[in-house]
Amino acid sequence: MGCSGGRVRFNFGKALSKVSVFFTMVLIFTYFFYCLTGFCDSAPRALHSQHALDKDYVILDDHRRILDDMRPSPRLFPDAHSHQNSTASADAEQVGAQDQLPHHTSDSAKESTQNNGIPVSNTFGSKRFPQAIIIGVKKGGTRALLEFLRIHPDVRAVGAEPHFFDRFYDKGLEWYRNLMPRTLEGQITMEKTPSYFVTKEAPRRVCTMNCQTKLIVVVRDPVTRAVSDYTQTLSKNPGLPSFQNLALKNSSTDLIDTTWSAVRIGLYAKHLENWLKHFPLSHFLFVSGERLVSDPAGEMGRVQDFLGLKRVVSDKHFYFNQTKGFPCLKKPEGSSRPRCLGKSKGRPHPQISSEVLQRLRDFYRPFNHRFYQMSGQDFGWD
Ligand SMILES: Nc1ncnc2c1ncn2[C@@H]1O[C@H](COP(=O)(O)OS(=O)(=O)O)[C@@H](OP(=O)(O)O)[C@H]1O
Repeated sequence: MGCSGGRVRFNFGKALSKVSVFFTMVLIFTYFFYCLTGFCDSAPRALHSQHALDKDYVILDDHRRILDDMRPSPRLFPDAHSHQNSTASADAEQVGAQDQLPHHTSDSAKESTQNNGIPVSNTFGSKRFPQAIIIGVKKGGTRALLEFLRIHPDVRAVGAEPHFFDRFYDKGLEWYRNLMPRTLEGQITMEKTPSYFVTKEAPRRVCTMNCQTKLIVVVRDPVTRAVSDYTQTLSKNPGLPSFQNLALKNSSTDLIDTTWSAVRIGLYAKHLENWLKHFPLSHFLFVSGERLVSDPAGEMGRVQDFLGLKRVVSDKHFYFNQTKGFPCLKKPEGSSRPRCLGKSKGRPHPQISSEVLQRLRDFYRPFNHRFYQMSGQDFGWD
């Protein structure tokens, strides 16, 4: 009896150690599986505190990429917002039925349909530094360009503006790389941050990452650009002084105040000069902001050629939305929704006196001509 009881105790102990080995193995396998599917990556987190610094800066979460710019505005897509803002229906008749966006219950649902409606898993491929960056210019049409490019199956892009080479450079290159979406072999990683173009240190920093980076600059008539910039600031700060007061040093002398950023950003030749110290001209593509509106397919053809991509994005992807006054994306195959940029794009501009606009036009003329020479393109702004 005693002997058999001892044997039972002995077997129980052995079984116990086998079970613990088994569970340890299960834990190890689970961990490896978890890592293999990409969840071990230390994705950057401290982004919410950055929002307080700049309300323009939207969260760096690719799943939420549509929220800011491609989110249908209540004006254009009243149905999509009815649960948030019942007054939005007031403008409902302004748009045709094709503009209505069906509800998506979650941001990941948006992500799952972002690539021509084909579900995209974000756990394959690897995070690479961008091979191409839209570096400017603010209010040039950079969001439209990025969203048009995202239709391309070989382009993956960060939705929000990372601001790495201007604001967050001290976070380090690994932080930056971690912001990037995963790409498969043959796909291009992209981001857009329009303020890079006017940031003194940005060219050297981008070159430190990779001197082969392709650089895209969307340029727009600097006068209209300045008004667009002012309109955006005014929408956030209704007490802003008039455009005229900000643009002119002193209304009587008619001197342009080049310290005002809305004016300074438009000195394209000056900013390009800084970039050309680090990159040859062949690394740049200058996209006309005006043609991006009047002929989006034509301009997208040039962009795809420059990026070495097959011309996939073409005129069959666009339609002109009369209400919005801009080209929008047609219902991509397999997806149920046409897409226009949100209400922060294409805002009506305030009326500015023609004398002030003319004064600005005269001021920019020599800079524009210099820019045409440097870029080898005449944008026809004057
Ligand atoms: N398809 C389409 N839909 C809407 N808007 C379009 C489009 N294409 C170009 N644009 C022009 O883009 C201007 C905003 O430029 P950005 O996207 O570069 O602005 S930002 O710097 O990111 O804030 C925006 O400027 P505003 O009209 O002054 O709002 C538009 O004129």
